Amino acid sequence: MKVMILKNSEEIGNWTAYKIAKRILKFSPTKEKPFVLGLPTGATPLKTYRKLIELNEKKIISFQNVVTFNMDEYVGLNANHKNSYHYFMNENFFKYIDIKKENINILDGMTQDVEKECYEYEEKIKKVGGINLFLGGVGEDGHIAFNEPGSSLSSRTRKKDLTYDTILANSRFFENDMKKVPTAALTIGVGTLTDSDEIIILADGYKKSRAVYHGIEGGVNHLWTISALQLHKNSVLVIDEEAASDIKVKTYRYFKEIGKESSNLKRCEDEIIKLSKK
Ligand SMILES: N[C@@H]1[C@@H](O)[C@H](O)[C@@H](COP(=O)(O)O)O[C@@H]1O
Repeated sequence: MKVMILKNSEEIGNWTAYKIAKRILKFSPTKEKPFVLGLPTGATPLKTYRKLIELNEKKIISFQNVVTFNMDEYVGLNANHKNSYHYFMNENFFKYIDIKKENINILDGMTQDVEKECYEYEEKIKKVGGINLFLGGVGEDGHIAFNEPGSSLSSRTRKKDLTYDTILANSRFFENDMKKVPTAALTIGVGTLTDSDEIIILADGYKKSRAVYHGIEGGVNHLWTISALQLHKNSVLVIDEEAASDIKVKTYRYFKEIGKESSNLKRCEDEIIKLSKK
């Protein structure tokens, strides 16, 4: 697992968008062989989405042949509910880019048949050839997608009850009223995530520093599902200075040193512009 330590959330957004753009450009997706991108919701990826929208507007990248799978959705919220992840994705990303509607996949939190919905989601991922790159965030308690503490590290898409910590953290989107937050969600499993060819997980701000510590310096542990990244051959945790607050000075210095070249945003930008002209 790599760790990229950047200055702030702005830099995280730009770096990550350049990285995704680079992967799509190098892949040269076609209708027959699309690039498959896993996506998260939350405040953390917003800056990445903004930058990707900008790159799409400037015609540096296209999403015409990109298929997306979202990580999760609340149980009981329909697609038009302003707190549903369907709504979030459309309002913050999809409506601004040239993606085809039929290429967007998000779990249906209103389904009457949870098992079927989750099974078919996994099948659909398989059918399209697996996920090339999964982007994600992390909860304060270390959860990825909605894989709450204690989730099996080989879990697949299923329904999960949300913990008190998550309901409290997410109540900021529900007028700070914990009673309004759904108590369950449909989520990809940790195994679904780690089956992806590449994983990028973002964490910014001091409130994520404990999860980051457990992800980097803690052992692999189902109580901190973020730690499953340690077992993946191509994963990177992209954090800012504040989120790095709990790791050892030695660890911090090590990752800063080895990330020096690849954290150069100007170089990342030049590289994708060059690739887009090929
Ligand atoms: N299910 C989502 C996660 O996928 C997300 O990573 C987390 C952190 O969100 P934020 O980026 O807003 O801190 O929130 C929710 O619980």
